[in-house]
Amino acid sequence: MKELAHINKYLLKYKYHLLLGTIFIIIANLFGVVPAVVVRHSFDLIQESFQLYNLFDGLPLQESTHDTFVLSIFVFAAVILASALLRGVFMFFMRQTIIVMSRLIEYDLKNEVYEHYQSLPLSFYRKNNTGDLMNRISEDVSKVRMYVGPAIMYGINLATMFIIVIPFMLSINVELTLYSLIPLPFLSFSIYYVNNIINRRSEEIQRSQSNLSTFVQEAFSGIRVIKSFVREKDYDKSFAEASDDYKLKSLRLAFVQALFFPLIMSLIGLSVILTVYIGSAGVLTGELSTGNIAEFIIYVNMLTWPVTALGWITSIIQSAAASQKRINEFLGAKNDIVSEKNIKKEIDGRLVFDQVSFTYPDSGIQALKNVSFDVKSGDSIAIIGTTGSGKSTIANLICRMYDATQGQVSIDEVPIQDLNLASVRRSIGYVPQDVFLFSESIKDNIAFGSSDITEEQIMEAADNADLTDNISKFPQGMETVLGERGITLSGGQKQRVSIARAIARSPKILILDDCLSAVDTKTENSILNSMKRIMVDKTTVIISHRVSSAQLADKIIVLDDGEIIEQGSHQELISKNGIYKNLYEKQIQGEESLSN
Ligand SMILES: Nc1ncnc2c1ncn2[C@@H]1O[C@H](COP(=O)(O)OP(=O)(O)OP(=O)(O)O)[C@@H](O)[C@H]1O
Repeated sequence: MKELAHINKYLLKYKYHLLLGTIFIIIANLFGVVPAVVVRHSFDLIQESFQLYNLFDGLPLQESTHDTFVLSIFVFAAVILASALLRGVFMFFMRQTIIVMSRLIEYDLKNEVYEHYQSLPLSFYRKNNTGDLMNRISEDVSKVRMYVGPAIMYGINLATMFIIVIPFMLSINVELTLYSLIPLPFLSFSIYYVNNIINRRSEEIQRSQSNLSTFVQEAFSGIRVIKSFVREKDYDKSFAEASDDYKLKSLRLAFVQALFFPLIMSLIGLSVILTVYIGSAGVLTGELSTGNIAEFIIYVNMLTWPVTALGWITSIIQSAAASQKRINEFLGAKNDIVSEKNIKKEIDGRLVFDQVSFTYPDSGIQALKNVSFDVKSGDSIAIIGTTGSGKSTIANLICRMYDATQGQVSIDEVPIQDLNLASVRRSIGYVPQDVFLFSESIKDNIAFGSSDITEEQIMEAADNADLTDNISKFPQGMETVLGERGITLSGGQKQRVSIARAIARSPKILILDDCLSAVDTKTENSILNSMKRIMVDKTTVIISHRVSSAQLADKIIVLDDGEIIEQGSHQELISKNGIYKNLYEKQIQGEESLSN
């Protein structure tokens, strides 16, 4: 339960909502008691009036007894009606304060979790899957809201109702009070028990539902593969199995839910029977009036809902505590990519790797071994190598997605970990290997990384990325929306939008991670020509499999299994007659045979 202490700061923030809500609950409950007292008086009045009416039979007083009786009943009815109305009004205020408070806390907590997610390093996202991240910010936060909303509201309601109603009952008759309250603890315990079963089964359904959605989502994303491999029937079968599981779990839940209301009604009925039975005995001995029995039935009815809620509240609090525990686990995750010295400076772009080694923390794979190179500001370096040789890892270290395990990465001769993280990342234009574009217009995607970019700069970036011709063919041009709501770009088009996005912000360091792999050689040449111009005042890191991209750079390093095995300019490496030359010849031959 201590996990929920995290929410106390929010309860403190909204203390006035809570305080007002409590006052409204108390007032609403007081108006709930008034009709019970009035009903007792009405019952007693009816009995007495009948006796008087019969006593004055044939006398003029009989008429006035009748008139007084009618007037009193009318007044009583008006009081009951007014109390019910006022109770309703204050219950409305109660919800408007406490339930509104819970929604405000839900909003704050969601923002807190999301803000924390954003601050966490890439390694956190590798360790935890997206579904889990989403669940904690939606499902779990909703469960915590149930605690700060309904659970607190009905908890206060229960306490104030008992404090107000029980003294009234005891003041009338202690024995009748005890008997009529006997079934209530059983009611509360049964609700708690049944509710726990309902919660458990609902969670099973949720898991089954999320399996089903993941299955369907993957099937739709991979529909091209499914169709081309003719696997539709197998997928139908797997879907039917997953769906069957969901159906069985739903039926199991429906069974318990069906038990819920009959159980409550029978226990409430038992309370009423006991009240009438014991009360009637009291009436016979003259200790109680019939009005007292009617009044008690109302009290018992008033107490049953809060008592029922007690079981429900307990299970809400339990599941809120479990959810908050999960949320706290993520809120407790620390960002180890921080800058102690936090030096804020204009980045010029000199890039030095000094004996850098790096092992991925989650997989334990050593991706770089003693890598050293030095790129002067405004110069370019190409990194070429086989698959898995560590090329993208170098890009990750320059963007400070991770810190080197050994050795030192520095920018402008300052260790990267001493520089302000945002100013490092702001000075970098990164074109990642796996292109990700947002479901927005092409224009917004290009402008993504730059807050005050002009239309001309967007167009220039699109031009330099060789996009303009393609875009002009789309009916909405730059306003064309991408993704699920819009059109699907080809692999090469996506890569070029991603290049335009990186160059649009005029970065000091430009990293192109294998970003021309999906374009043909003609487009590659055209982009590379523009690149020569763009690269003039930028430090450029070109990561590629293709020598055609690499030869553009002032310096080339060849990586193999995380180690530099060759380095130099294009000419130097060709004259070395080593691996680079070998690669160069193979690729040139490949291109020639393609063009023949
Ligand atoms: N986030 C990660 N977590 C754990 N291991 C990783 C991660 N990213 C890469 N690796 C591992 O590190 C090694 C180097 O990967 P890297 O992506 O740097 O290679 P690469 O040269 O860019 O390959 P490619 O040309 O195929 O993109 C690989 O063995 C890879 O499995």
